[in-house]
Amino acid sequence: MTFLSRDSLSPVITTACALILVAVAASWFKHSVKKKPYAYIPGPNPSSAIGYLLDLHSPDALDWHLNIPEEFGHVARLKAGLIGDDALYITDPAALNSILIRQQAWFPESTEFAGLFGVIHCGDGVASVQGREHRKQRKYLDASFTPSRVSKLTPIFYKVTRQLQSKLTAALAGRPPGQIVNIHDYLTRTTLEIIGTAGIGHTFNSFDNKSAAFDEFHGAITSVLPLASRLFLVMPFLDSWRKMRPVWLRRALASIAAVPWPAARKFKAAVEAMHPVYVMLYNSRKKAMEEGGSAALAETAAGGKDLISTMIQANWDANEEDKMSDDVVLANMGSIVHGGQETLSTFLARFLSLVAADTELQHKLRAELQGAKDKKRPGEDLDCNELEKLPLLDAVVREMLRMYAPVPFVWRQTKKDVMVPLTYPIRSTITGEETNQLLINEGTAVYLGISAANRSTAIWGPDAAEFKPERWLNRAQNNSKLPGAYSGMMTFLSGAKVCPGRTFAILEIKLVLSVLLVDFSFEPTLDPIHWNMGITLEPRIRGEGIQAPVRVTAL
Ligand code: HEM
Repeated sequence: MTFLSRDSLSPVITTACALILVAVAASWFKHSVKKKPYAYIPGPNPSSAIGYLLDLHSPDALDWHLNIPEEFGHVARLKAGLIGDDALYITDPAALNSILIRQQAWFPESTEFAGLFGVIHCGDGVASVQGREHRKQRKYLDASFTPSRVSKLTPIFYKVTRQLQSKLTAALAGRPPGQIVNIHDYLTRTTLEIIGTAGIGHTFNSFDNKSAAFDEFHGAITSVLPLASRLFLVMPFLDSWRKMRPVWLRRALASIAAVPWPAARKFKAAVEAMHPVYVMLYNSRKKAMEEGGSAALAETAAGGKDLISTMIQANWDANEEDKMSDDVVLANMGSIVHGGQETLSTFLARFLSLVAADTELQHKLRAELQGAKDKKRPGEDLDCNELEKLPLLDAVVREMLRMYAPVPFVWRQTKKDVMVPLTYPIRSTITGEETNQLLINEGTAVYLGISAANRSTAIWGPDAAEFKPERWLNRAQNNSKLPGAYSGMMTFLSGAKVCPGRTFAILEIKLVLSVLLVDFSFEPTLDPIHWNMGITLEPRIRGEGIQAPVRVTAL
């Protein structure tokens, strides 16, 4: 056997290093001379050699997003770094209409998000599929979320909100007014318990401080998306990874990746904590159906009125070829719980921290709610129609949803070259000429700026960045041009992927507020809350983690 001597080693290493350098340089050269189809479109300069990705996903990125239409226009080029390709950031109403509705077949969810939600929900639910399969699954979801079905959930919403009220009252009892409370903690318990009971017919005992079931599930569901946003470098590979066969190889790869990476390890543990709960619930529903048919669901928690029981029953009654498989139903249980939890807890926390700082608005809302309650018999609650018709509450909720959309952007991938029309022409940075259509090339990553479109001054007027609920009191003023399914804002998106839970969400928001604003008053604390960007927004006090403190007094 021959061995390399010290002297012979150094030319080998030198040659290897030289070859690596040549390969890197060739890849960089290929990248730099590659056609840049969006070079004429204005856009922000990336803050690092990695390109736009770090700026887009940074926890402090909200202002970066909001600034894009104001500074660069409603189509902006996001410049790639040393590797990767340029992307587009779109807030243009006509382009959004084309991407989300008219030509939506060519703009599926990005592989990154489809893969991420496929991993989180352990299967191909609505968040991970497209085309026919997506339409088939949405039929079941949409049928569970009709306004009439959601209105039947009102008593469950009240039951949970009363638990919140008792818990908060007990925490304040015997203490001076204006106690500092982390309202986000109370609200995550409330939203999880509402989506648990009304969504999947299951209680997490969320207001019991000793509930291990709550601690485990709550810890998992509230951490999984913030953890996922730290894994964005591996997101492009998640979809291929989850489809990898044999399964043992997939599992082995996940274990290897998790060892040196704490965020990946915690992410894996969170997914593994949630899935068994869905399996247990689904199996118990299936067993009930097998033993007693559809009628047996009425004996389960929530009297069979919860969303998932409705969906399981419809699936049970469907023709064989229209049925969803067990894995798909399980993945959709995850989609519903996830969709209904974090979006609403952070939104409600933001609402209360805003009215805490605006005493006049808080008084007016309380007076409107008290006035409506005074017309009811003692102990009788406002029903969903009465809650819907309170003009000030409605205007404030709409304005909050416009200004503070809980999901700040979504991410699409282009499947073929597509031409889309523009409401606001692009002025070329090269020729100065204007164009009112945009060719989006196959494979382009397209970011749809929900928060940025909702605050564009071109769309909403010069006061777009101001919180003005009165803009909703005169609906005629709101011809936003945006294709948003709710009041012309993009908060719940539109088209095939429009949020199916929007009626549920608005009822829950109004109902929880109708109880809290009448029974408690809120004032701000001195600690500024920082709203961190992830896939959703989360409230943080610097150095103290996720929380939204407010001063609370029982009335
Ligand atoms: C203020 C509260 C909410 C906001 C702002 C919101 C927003 C959104 C947005 C923007 C999407 C589209 C995501 C994408 O295409 O990538 C979405 C999808 C979804 N939402 Fe919501 N949502 C809210 C509440 C809810 C609730 C309460 C539920 C369930 C009870 C829910 C269930 C879902 C589901 C299942 C999807 C996936 C739909 C699909 O892929 O076809 N959401 N939501």
